[in-house]
Amino acid sequence: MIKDPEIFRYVDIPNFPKSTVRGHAGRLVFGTLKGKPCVCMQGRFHLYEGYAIQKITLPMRVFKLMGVQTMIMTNAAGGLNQDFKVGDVMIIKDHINMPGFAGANPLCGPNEDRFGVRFPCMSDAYDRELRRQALAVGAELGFSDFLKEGVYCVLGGPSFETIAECRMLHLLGADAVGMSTVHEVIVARHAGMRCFALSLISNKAVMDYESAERANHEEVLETGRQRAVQLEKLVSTLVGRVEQYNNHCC
Ligand SMILES: O=P(O)(O)O[C@@H]1C[C@H](O)[C@@H](CO)O1
Ligand SMILES: Nc1nc2[nH]cnc2c(=O)[nH]1
Repeated sequence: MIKDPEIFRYVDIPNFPKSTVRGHAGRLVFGTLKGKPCVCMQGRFHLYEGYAIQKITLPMRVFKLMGVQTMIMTNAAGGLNQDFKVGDVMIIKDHINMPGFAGANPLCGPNEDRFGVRFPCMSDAYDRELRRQALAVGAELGFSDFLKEGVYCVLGGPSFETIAECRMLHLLGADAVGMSTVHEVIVARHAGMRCFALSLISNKAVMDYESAERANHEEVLETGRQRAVQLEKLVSTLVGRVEQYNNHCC
């Protein structure tokens, strides 16, 4: 997918965290996608790996310093919205930062004024124009049947949710639940980068005490393999249409 790739392993980059999750290659790939210069993370970092929240989000500041303007993220998530099916792709329109309620926010500590303000706004965290373009691209590609929009809730993991937790998150207005993305979006938005994110609904959150279904990482990986081609097509077509973005207002 990336043309003329230059690949760096995380383990070879000083102070960079290392990927510990099965399915996350742990490499930075530089190159071009549809003629646009880009850098891709093959594997991101999570609270459950034991990293400090500031370490998880360090790549966002590295990217900002490199001149990256737009962040596109993907994740796997459990579907809470009862209209969602396994294999659906949800464009994230907003998030619920559950660890943030308990004080785990990547911007805690002294503010880094060279990146952004002390109290950044999050009501426009997920760029409206990119979401609109993604829906249009999805329709052109014939993906409308499985392309949805919704609210992503992040938890710390690594345990999947209990039935009572899933019911609570659903009542709170979350459409999908996962263990990543939000911390990075907060740091990227703080630094004035534009964000777009997709959740692959890799499993249905279990809401019923009679259900025999059990969340498991194998199902998450398998759904990822099954939707990989369409996700690549959606993201690369969108990237091809992304215009220069300069946000000087942070
Ligand atoms: O794409 P991410 O890493 O958010 O995927 C979720 C969270 C865990 O890494 C994994 C659990 O199966 O899926
Ligand atoms: N927290 C959480 N993360 C996930 N990642 C993929 N599926 C799930 C899920 O059901 N819950």
